This record gives sequence, C-alpha cells and structure tokens, in this order.
Amino acid sequence: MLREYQHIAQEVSEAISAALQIETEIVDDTMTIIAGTGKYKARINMKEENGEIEAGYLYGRVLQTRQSYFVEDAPSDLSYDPSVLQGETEELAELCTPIHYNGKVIGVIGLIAFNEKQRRTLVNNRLPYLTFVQRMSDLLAGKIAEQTAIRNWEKTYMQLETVIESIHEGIIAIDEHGVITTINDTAEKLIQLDKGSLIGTPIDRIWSDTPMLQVLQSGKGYIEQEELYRLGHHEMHFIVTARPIRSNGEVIGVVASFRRMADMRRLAYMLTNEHKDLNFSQILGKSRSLSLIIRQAQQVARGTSNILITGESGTGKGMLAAAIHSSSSRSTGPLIIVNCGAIPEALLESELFGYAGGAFTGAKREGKAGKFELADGGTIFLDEIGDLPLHLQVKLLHVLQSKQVERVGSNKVVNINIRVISATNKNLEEMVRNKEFREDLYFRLNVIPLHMPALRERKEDIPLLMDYFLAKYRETFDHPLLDFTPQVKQLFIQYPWPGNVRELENAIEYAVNMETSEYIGTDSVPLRIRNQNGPEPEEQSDVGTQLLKEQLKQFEKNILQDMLRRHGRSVEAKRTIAEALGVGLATLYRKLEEHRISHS
Ligand SMILES: Nc1ncnc2c1ncn2[C@@H]1O[C@H](COP(=O)(O)OP(=O)(O)OP(=O)(O)O)[C@@H](O)[C@H]1O
Repeated sequence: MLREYQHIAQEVSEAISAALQIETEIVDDTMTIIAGTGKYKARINMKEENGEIEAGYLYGRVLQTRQSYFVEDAPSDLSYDPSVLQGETEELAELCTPIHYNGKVIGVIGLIAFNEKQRRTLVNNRLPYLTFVQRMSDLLAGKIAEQTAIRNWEKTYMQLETVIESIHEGIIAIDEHGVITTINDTAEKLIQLDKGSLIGTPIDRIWSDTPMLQVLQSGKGYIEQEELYRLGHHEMHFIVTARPIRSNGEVIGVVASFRRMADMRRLAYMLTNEHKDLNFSQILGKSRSLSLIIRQAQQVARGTSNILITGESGTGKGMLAAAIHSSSSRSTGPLIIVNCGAIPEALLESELFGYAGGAFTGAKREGKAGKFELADGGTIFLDEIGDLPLHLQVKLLHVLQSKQVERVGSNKVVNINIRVISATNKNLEEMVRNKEFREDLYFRLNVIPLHMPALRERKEDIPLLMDYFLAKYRETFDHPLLDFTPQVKQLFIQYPWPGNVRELENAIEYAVNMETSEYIGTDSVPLRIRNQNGPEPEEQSDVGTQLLKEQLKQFEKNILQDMLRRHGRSVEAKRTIAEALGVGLATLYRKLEEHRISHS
C-alpha cells in the first residue's frame, strides 16, 4: 500500500525532518524503507532490520503491538536491536509510531537522533514530537485514502465511459439544472452536433420542448417514446427512453437513451423478414430482350433515380424491382412492397402515409407509421401504381417532391429518404391522356423506364423456364419426374402465355401434381394450353364454355396463390387477403380448399 504512494511518504518524511531538524525514516509492513531523509534516503527500497518482523526489533514491535515507542538510549537498549551488543549501533535515540490505515498498521514512521544534540532535543520534547509524528502519520494515511478514492473513482469513471461509448444507442444526460453533462459518440453522430459544444449547455437551448425536462420535474421516466426533433432544417425522428437519476431520493438529473427510428425499423425489418436476397441471376432467361433489360437495370440500380417498370402481369416486374434494390447501395435498408391495387381504397391512404394516434375510430392509440416511413433508408416498391386513386396521386406527388410525409390526422412531418420503384401493367400514358393519372406524377415516377417483355415475345426463354420450374416442383412434391414429352414442349412454346411466367409456373405446378408417369404428357397440362389451337367447330360452344370456366377457375387460383405469396399464410395475412378481395374469411378458406392450395 505505502509503496504505491511512495512520493507522498517521501514528502511527509521530508516535512517532518524540516520541522524537527531530525532524520526521519518510513518503512512499510514488509520492513522495506519507503521514504527517508539523510542516510535513509540512500537506502530507500532496502530492507530494515534484516526484513524480519520480530518483536526483538523496534519496528517489528511497533507493527505487532500497533503502539508508539521511544528509545532513549539505543546503543544500550537490547529491545531496540539485539545486535547493539556488537557496539555497531550509530543511532543514539529513536521515537517511532505506527501508520494506521483502514484498521491495519501499514508502516512505521521513525525519528532518529544521530548525535547528542538531537538526542537531547528528542528526549526533552518526546511528548510534543510524538503528537506531531502521530498527526503526520494520520495525515499520510488520510492522503493515501484520498488518493485511493480518486483512483477508484477514475477507474469507475473509465469503466462507465467505456460502457456508455460501447452502447449502440445515443446517450445524453443532464444535471438537476437541465445542463448537459454527458453525451456519447453515438449521440454526437445521431444529432450531428459537436459533443464539446454541447456539454455544459442547458438542453432547452437546443431543444426547448424536450420531455427530459418534464422527467426532471416529475421524476417520472418513460420508455420507448417516439420523438421528433428539429435543429434548423435538420429533422430527427428518434425512439427515446428517459430515466431520472436520483440521489438520496432527490432527482439530480435525467439520462436519455435513443435510437434513430429508421435504424429501429431496419432492424425490425431484418429480423422479421426472411431476407430474400433476390439478385439478377435469379431472373431466368437468355433472350436478347430480357438480357437487355437486365443490363439496363443493373446499370441504374447503382443510382437513386425513380424507376417505372412496365410490362404485362407475371412478367417478373416484382422480381426485377427486388433485384434492383438488392444490388443498390440501399440493400441494407428495407424493401417495402405495396400493392396499390390489392389494398381497399379506404385503407390505402393510412397504409401509405401512416396515421397519428386517435386519427380515426379504431386507430391505434400510439398511431402507426406508413409504408413510406417504413421504407426510410431503403426502397418502396409501388406495384400496380395505375390503381392509385387520383386524390392519393396528389399526396404521393407531394411526398416525392418534399421528401416528407405527414401522417393522416397529424401536422407533424417526417423526413424520408427513399427510392421509389413503381410498376404497372396498365398503359399509364393513355391514362394520363384520359386524365386518370396525373401527368406530373407520371414524369416523377418514370425517370427511368424499364419494360419487361412478355413471354410470347421471347419464346426462346420458355424451355429454360420449363426446366427450372420442373426441377423446383419435382423437389417440392418429391416426384420422380424426368422431363416433358416433346408434344408438351411444343404446346408450351406455341401457347401465347397471357399470364406470362407466373402462368407458366402455375401450369407446371399443376402438371407435376397431375402427372403419374415419369414424363409430363399433354393430358397433365391445363386444358387452355392443350386446346390452344382451338377445338373442332361442332364442339366449339361446349368446349368453349368449359374452357372459359376453366380459365376463370385458373385465374381465381392464380389470384389466391399470388395473394398468399404476397401477404403470407398467417391468419392475419388471410384476413388482409379476404378484405382486399372483398370476400369474407370463411369464403376465402373455402376457395383455398376448393383449389387445393396449401395455406397453413
Ligand atoms: N424471369 C423469371 N425467372 C424466374 N421466375 C420468374 C421470372 N419472371 C417471373 N417469374 C416468376 O413469376 C412470378 C411472378 O413474377 P412477378 O410477381 O415479379 O411478376 P409481376 O410482373 O410483378 O406480376 P404482377 O404484375 O402480376 O404483379 C414470380 O413469383 C416468379 O416466380
């Protein structure tokens, strides 16, 4: 203990020597000389009394008995040092006292007379000198206690600082006067203000309405509250937890931890969405027209401009949008998909833009973020954009222009940073001409147009897709199918595929289910594909009716399968699907059973 504070011990021994004009020595509880004056200074760090803590020696006795001693005539005092008999003792007299620290004796201070004058002074002043040395001993112990406390405090402070800095959340603490006392690096980054200039500043100078000040007054903290802050033009959307800091029952400050809302959403998105990292190589096809589009999409994926994908239903517009997102710099951000045609018009506005707490009957108390907010930092894919009603087109245009969203029923705006990819199978230009789609919005969305070619325009891709989906469903149904018969291959190549790749995929799923032999033959393919060249004239009306029925049925099945793929298979998802299709939940279940679509 004393060795750690050698410099303080040395100061004390020199102060005693200077005051009393007598040599001083301080040893620790291992008999090592820690400090001293005169000849003792040269012996610092050496052992005293052979390093033995024995009652036969003076210091050993002080350490063991915890008492002060005065030796008036050292050369003849055996209790001073057993070796005095050899006549080598230079010391004439000595006064020594223990150093008490935390209930232990950690060392000894000795005053030693080497000449007769010093001895007489020591003898004549033994009591006041003893009191003085005891005081100095207490002073030394006090200094050691103080230094130990400072070191412990520094250690705790460093530990705390490391903890605060290693947290991913921003941390800000204020004292009882509302002055910022602590701010970690994450907070500095999140609020984009210099830490140095913030510490010591009253928080209300930066955010006059921060709820931290209410916590200071009320002593009541809160957990995960959404808060919007504005600093100049810079707007921040955080989720904040604040707690009062108490000492002796008094609130002496508040500490708040916070995260960016966008980061929280990204995390939630990553955890809840099975991350389908769809890339361009998964969009199958070697045709010139498809390869060209893929090349263009790869090129524009790197930028941030809005993209409009046109093409018939089932051509892979959704796949293309997902691949663009995955290979863009936003790939770590969310890809939020909205099917503007599948959400009932009454819900679409709040789905897209969110709503404030209590905005309408049935609204959640704390409000809800819309798809645009959820897509912050990522991409929003607006599928079937042609189905967006005119009044929402106006609102969408405003969002794209201002890069801000205002939740329904709220006047607070939230900044968003998103890329919009939209898709449609409608002729938007014609809709613009017919005033069904706003021209200004059309130009905003259509910065980069990409057109997915219909499958019948790239027939050379059909065999490749057939092999791919056959392998996929053979595995899914664990079916020992080898191939298609040449007739089926021919039928598939000739068929015009109005439902494009989705229809082709469904046809193969159907065939794999139907086929019992090793080769998919014409009997296992859907009737509409089989009869593509038209039935015999006399059978036409009958077969025609049947064909229509079958086509309608298949169409219904396609819709149901597509909806399940989009929304998932949970009960909640089925409720959404039923609502979007305008049927009751029971009807939806019945239809799924009818089509033998697995949905659990
Ligand atoms: N080139 C392709 N390679 C492999 N699969 C494809 C390809 N194109 C489409 N598909 C398949 O077809 C399905 C439909 O694709 P997608 O949903 O991307 O089409 P879409 O054009 O967005 O259709 P819609 O306009 O009806 O929303 C996908 O789930 C995928 O399985």
